[in-house]
Amino acid sequence: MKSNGILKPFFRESWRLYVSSFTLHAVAGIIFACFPKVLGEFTDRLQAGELTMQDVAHYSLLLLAIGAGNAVIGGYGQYLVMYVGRWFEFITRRQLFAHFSELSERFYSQNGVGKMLSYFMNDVTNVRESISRGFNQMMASTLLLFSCIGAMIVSGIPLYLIAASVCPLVLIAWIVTRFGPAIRKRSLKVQESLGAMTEAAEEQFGGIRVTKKFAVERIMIARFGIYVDRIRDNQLSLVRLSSFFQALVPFLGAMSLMIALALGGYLAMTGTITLGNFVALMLYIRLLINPLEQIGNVINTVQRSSASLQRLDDLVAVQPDIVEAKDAVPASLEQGEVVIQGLTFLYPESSQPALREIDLVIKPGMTVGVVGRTGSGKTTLVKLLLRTYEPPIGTVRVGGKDIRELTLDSLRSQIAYVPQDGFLFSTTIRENIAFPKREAGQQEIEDAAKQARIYDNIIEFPDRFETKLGERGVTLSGGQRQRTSLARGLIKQAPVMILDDSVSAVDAVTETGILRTIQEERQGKTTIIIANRISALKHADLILVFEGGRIVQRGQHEQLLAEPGLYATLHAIQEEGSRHAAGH
Ligand SMILES: Nc1ncnc2c1ncn2[C@@H]1O[C@H](COP(=O)(O)OP(=O)(O)OP(=O)(O)O)[C@@H](O)[C@H]1O
Repeated sequence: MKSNGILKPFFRESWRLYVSSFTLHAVAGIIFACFPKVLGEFTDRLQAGELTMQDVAHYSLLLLAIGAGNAVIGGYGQYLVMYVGRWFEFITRRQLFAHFSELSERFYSQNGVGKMLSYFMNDVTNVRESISRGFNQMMASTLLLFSCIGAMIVSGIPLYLIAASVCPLVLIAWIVTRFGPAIRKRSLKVQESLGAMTEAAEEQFGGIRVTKKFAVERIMIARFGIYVDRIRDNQLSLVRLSSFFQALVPFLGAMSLMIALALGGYLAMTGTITLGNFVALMLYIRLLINPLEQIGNVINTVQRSSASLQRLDDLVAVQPDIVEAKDAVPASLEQGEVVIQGLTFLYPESSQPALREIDLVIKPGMTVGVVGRTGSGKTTLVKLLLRTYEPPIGTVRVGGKDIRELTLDSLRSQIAYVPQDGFLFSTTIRENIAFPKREAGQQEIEDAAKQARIYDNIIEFPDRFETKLGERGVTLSGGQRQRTSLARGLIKQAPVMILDDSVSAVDAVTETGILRTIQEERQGKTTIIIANRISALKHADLILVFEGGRIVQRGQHEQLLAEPGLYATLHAIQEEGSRHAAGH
């Protein structure tokens, strides 16, 4: 699938508005271009002594009509394009977010929140500037330019005089080709450094508590200063170039004025043109300076925006790593068993496999315990079951079908995954718990909270389930956060539930209570419990011991205790620890 970028589909939708705006600007330009012609005519008649008071009133009204006509028609044309710009921002941000949500875990782990924010804020705004204000100014200026040249010809100003006066303007084309690419390149650098700063800011704001506890504020301020300095350097380099470029355009306008004055003045003195023609010519050239300046600005803006557009186009062209097969079928985890065969998995950026030759059958309704040293591949196995990473073809089968042939939605909606650090949103506790099941009633939410042993904590808050979490609400403790996230998993009542170290921050007694309730509630459903404490797994139907990406031991608690190996060692250490603690 080839991406069409951001602008093509947008212009396909909005071209009618652009055409309407163009027409309105053209009419406004033509009206405004009559202004010097009227003044020129007035001057000639004044000089000839033909003017009556009635004529003066007539000319005044004519000028008023020109001003008002230009303002109303041009103003409406401007409104249309500004409206298109806001519309662009709206649909592009939605499009980016939808695209962003489609991408895979690998993309999120490589691109921080800050970087994403800079796409959504700076880049979208930059492009909008070009396609609304920039387009507007360019259109108004160009049309005024041509209207003025047309009106000069109609006014009877000799062609050679017009050509000589406007020829410095031709140089603009040369300037654009000369400076454009350099401005664009420097803008790209500015955007990249802004992205890097937002990324750093996001991380440092997030980690401010750690920074303070370690008293390393100075180091962090200095580190952040590097990003800010980089922006300043890049911005100054851009500003130097664009200011020079912008200054050149009015200079060319002044050259035009000078030629018009010298040549036009000479021709008026020798009687080749009338005084009215001379006045009109000077006014026309003066009238052209503003649009010219604006064209210079716009070209500058367009160069900056094209750097942002390139970034946005690159972003929408990123393809998700995990794509649903065209003929994908819904998963059935309720009855289907999960069969893993010869699964060896290597992360794309890694040189060492995270999982090696895993063979495993999980029958529906089983409780599987998983234990192993940190980094031994336990979470990786879960990521492959959820297909946030792609397992090699034929290695993971669900209900007889390769996991890669199943629809992503059906697979993920049938698995309730509760990670160790379940992210909670800045909304109410109720909404956080009912996150996977929006239609859940109060009773269901309370039941889930009770099963996760968080109910008693929630009802102690004045607003109970309506208590807001996050920035403008209460801050939960690590254990409370884990249990709220567990309640969110439980409410899903999915055929498969995976607890990935989900209750590690609660005390052993609460943990045992929670796991007992879960086992009772989930009779007949599959539950996979990854834990460090043997006590959390010992009732499992099958316990897997991971080491270095392999399953090195498997069986039930008693059986594993009887054989020498990591399981018995872990058990002995933990037993020793709890005896020691009890002894105190
Ligand atoms: N996104 C990733 N890209 C590259 N390597 C990764 C990625 N995620 C994990 N790894 C590596 O894969 C290996 C297994 O990691 P995994 O998270 O599965 O371990 P784990 O057993 O769940 O550990 P823990 O108990 O600490 O959660 C580790 O060596 C880890 O560094």
